Amino acid sequence: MTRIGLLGGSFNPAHRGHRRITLAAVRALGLDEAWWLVSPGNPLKAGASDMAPLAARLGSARRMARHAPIRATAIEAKLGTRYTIDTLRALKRRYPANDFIWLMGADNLAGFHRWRAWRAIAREMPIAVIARPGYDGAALAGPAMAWLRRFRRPTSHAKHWTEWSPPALVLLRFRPDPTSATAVRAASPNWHLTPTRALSPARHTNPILE
Ligand SMILES: Nc1ncnc2c1ncn2[C@@H]1O[C@H](COP(=O)(O)OP(=O)(O)OP(=O)(O)O)[C@@H](O)[C@H]1O
Ligand SMILES: O=C(O)c1ccc[n+]([C@@H]2O[C@H](COP(=O)([O-])O)[C@@H](O)[C@H]2O)c1
Repeated sequence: MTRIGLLGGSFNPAHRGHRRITLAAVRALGLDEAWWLVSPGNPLKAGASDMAPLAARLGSARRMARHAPIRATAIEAKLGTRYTIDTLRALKRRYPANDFIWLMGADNLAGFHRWRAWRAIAREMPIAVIARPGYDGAALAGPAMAWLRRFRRPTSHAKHWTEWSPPALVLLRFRPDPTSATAVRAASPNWHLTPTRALSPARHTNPILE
């Protein structure tokens, strides 16, 4: 079985924080690869006026993933899924030889109880939550954690996640990275209009993943 970590996100744009936390998670969880699922549109951010087109966000993710065991994909657009619960079920059906773990930053855990069928998401695969400056308190005190904490596994066992039957949650803490796409956009509101950035060529050839 191939061990894959899934990091879903808007990647508006991808930044070095994504790369750093992903590489740290690859090491901590003993992953073969991480897949970045560049969202066609976060259901909770529908209508966000500063959301760049998917092609530009995917291009930024591909560049940020270069020379790393990270695949930047628009697989949700290919699968026709937008809600994470549907994506995870579709990926498990399509890739039965992979073990999957869902990765997310602490800010996502803080709002996880607003996601569609969030408890069902936790029943699909283990979850690894990565500490993020400014969000850890809200994440640990939030409604989702109130339910998830009973399924918590020790961080020292993180490499054994394929032996866990979900729900299973592990909290990972790496060197804190304060980078955010919000800050990148504030500094470069037109980042997606730079032609070379939006038109970066694909590195992979798998038609599903790309
Ligand atoms: N610096 C970081 N530390 C920990 N997790 C992060 C960090 N940056 C992003 N993530 C996580 O990566 C995933 C995708 O993040 P996303 O594309 O929304 O970037 P973002 O910086 O959070 O964007 P925005 O500022 O627009 O909300 C989410 O699970 C998020 O929690
Ligand atoms: O399925 C849901 O209800 C849901 C609600 C909010 C966010 N998500 C997913 O959470 C991931 C992180 O989104 P974002 O915009 O915070 O980067 C991304 O994969 C979204 O599709 C999913």
